[in-house]
Amino acid sequence: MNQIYRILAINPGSTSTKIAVYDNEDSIFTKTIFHSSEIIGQFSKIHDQYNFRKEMVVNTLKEQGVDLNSLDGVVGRGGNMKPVKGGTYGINEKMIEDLKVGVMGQHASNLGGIIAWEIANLLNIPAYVVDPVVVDELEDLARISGMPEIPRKSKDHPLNQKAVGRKAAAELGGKYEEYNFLIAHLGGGISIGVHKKGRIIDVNNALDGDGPFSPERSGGLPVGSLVDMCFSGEYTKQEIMKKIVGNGGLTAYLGTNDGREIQKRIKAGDEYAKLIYEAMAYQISKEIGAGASVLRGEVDAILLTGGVAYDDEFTAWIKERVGFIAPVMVYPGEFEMIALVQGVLRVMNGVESVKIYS
Ligand SMILES: Nc1ncnc2c1ncn2[C@@H]1O[C@H](COP(=O)(O)OP(=O)(O)O)[C@@H](O)[C@H]1O
Ligand SMILES: CCCC(=O)OP(=O)(O)O
Repeated sequence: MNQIYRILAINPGSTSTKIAVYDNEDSIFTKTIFHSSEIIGQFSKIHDQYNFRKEMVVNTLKEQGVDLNSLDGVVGRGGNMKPVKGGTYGINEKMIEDLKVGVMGQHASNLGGIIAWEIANLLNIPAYVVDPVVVDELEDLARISGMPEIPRKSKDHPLNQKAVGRKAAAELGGKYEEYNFLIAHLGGGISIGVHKKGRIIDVNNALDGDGPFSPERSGGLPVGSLVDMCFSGEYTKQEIMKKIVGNGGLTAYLGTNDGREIQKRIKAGDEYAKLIYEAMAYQISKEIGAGASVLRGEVDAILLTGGVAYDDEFTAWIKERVGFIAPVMVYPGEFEMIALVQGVLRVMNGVESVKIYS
């Protein structure tokens, strides 16, 4: 009989913390705790959220009656460590140092690896991250920005994009590596990945002001005006950064990062909310159109996923604009928790070797 491994998965996102325990691929529980703009806005640095997020994990395990000692491994969503190839990485001291500093930037996912490591160390069990946000498979052409000092970087949602790519491929009767997909993850951050035969060869940097605006980020901005703002003397660097990530996008225009709240306002006749929300769909559609040109039009399907993809009216706006490129398939929510667990199981069952972060 196959051994059963009990795995705790921890996934801190910009607008939520997701916690799950699996016995092999069977979910014991999955819990999503949403965080409003006001709550998240109270923290000036990502690391300041450490206790807030860790207590949520520990309390949820208690509430669900899961004994910590029954766990065989812990996996966290990997954050802004150095760029790596996709795969499952054992967490080590070096990774923790890099996640704490945020060598590639600040994002809630940095805490995923750190919390996983702390809990695993207490229990003397292994800790991993799988397909962290900095997985880098970009082609050289995609790295050129127009200013040599600022190369384009890959910071996005590879864990969910690849999981959804595998799902769509199975539905189409083949393997992820056989298709060309444009995959839009519509979460707190928004990324549109160009997946060519199983590699993300281009993607907007969802964290550093690149691509569409999102529920909590400004996305790409006219740089001249941004430079003027930076040198106006009115803002500190930290304040400007917060306007780009955290208090940007829907939060800046509408005071909320929650698509469901915006749906309600639109239903109640709020025309301004509709304009802003539709503008987000418009920018996402433009980015998908750009991705189609990267693939020279050879697109098998466009996949929409992430929390905002639950909203049928929102996905209809996108379908209307990009449906001429390829069929649009919608996968609301995310498949990150099972993808994290599957990454660990592949290593524990010897199907794949664990990668070493250095
Ligand atoms: N039913 C829904 N309709 C519209 N937006 C939704 C819905 N459910 C979740 N969202 C939005 O999706 C975003 C969160 O998506 P998610 O993929 O969970 O991202 P994150 O990892 O950043 O927490 C939030 O802006 C949330 O308000
Ligand atoms: C580093 C980009 C990943 C991202 O934006 O994730 P969330 O949407 O979960 O914040």
